Amino acid sequence: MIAMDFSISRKTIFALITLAAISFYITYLFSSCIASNMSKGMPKWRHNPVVANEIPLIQYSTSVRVVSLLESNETDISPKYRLFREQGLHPVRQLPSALVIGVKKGGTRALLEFIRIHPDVRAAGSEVHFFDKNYHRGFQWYRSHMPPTLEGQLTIEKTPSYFITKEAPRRVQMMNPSTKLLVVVRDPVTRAISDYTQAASKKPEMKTFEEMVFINGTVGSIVDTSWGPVKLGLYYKYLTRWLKFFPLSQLLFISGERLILDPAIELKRVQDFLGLKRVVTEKHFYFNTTKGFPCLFKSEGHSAPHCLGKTKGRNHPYVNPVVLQRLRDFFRPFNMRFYQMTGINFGWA
Ligand SMILES: Nc1ncnc2c1ncn2[C@@H]1O[C@H](COP(=O)(O)OS(=O)(=O)O)[C@@H](OP(=O)(O)O)[C@H]1O
Repeated sequence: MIAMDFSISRKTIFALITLAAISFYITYLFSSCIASNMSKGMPKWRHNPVVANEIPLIQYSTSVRVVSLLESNETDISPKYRLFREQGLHPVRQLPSALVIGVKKGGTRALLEFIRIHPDVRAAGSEVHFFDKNYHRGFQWYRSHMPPTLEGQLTIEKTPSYFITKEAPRRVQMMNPSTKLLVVVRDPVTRAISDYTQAASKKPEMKTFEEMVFINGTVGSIVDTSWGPVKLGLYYKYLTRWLKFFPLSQLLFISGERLILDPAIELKRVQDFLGLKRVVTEKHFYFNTTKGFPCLFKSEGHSAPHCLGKTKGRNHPYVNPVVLQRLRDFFRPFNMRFYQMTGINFGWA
């Protein structure tokens, strides 16, 4: 009886030990699985020295997609930059060190699209209008509108109205007195017609160019210098303001005409001025005979050949040759003054 009792209790103990071992093993498997999943979901963070808008960034490396302040506008980050980040390189938004300040309808978009082919140049896509309309928003706001750049890359922005904005020279100087300034200039007569064509495309009932360019709308009478398309062509006047804040050597004047006829030559000057290697050359351009303008074989956003958009290179309306001559005569003395100030004869008739 005693022996039988002993044999039952041994079996029971054995069964209990086996059960305990199995349950311990299952518990271990289960908890280690939970722990591993939890750790995947939890951010392991390290301090990143990079600052965006003066806020130090915490760089997360988790399976969860964490969007940092720097990456707030994911849409303007190209796949190339996503790749850089994946490789541990951290592009940062910087205030521009070069600005295309004008002139309206001079060819500013063409210049920006051409120079941004350069691998060391990053450009804000659209006009930011910081130094004219958005100055009250502050430099943090301005910087948040710049593209992320890697070390050694130059940030550039173009807003053609800066050239004629009274406060812009002082404001740009306050941002950075060594900002490089690019000005694309074009024959003020053609520029005026281009400006008018753009305005008329938005307002079909607009009077003719000939009616608008003279006071009282009488052909041959006094040129209306208060009319925007005319006023903006008095380049010497606006340049005088900029030269109060910047030495001439900090400005580069690009011929809008040459930018169409021979973009590579103008781009060579631009790259030298910006201290860049001459990467953008004639091999990047082809002349599209249908459009009548140089176009690009490829750029960052396009792998196929492409031209600027429909709003660039519009057909101009016919303008009475008498009016054209009258306008040329009007602009001539002002152009001469501008040539003297810049030391460049742009060859406008
Ligand atoms: N490659 C190329 N393709 C198309 N257009 C070209 C090019 N190069 C210079 N241009 C000339 O640029 C003129 C528009 O100037 P902007 O870009 O400065 O205009 S804007 O002020 O930004 O609206 C535009 O003026 P319009 O011809 O009146 O449309 C063009 O003459």
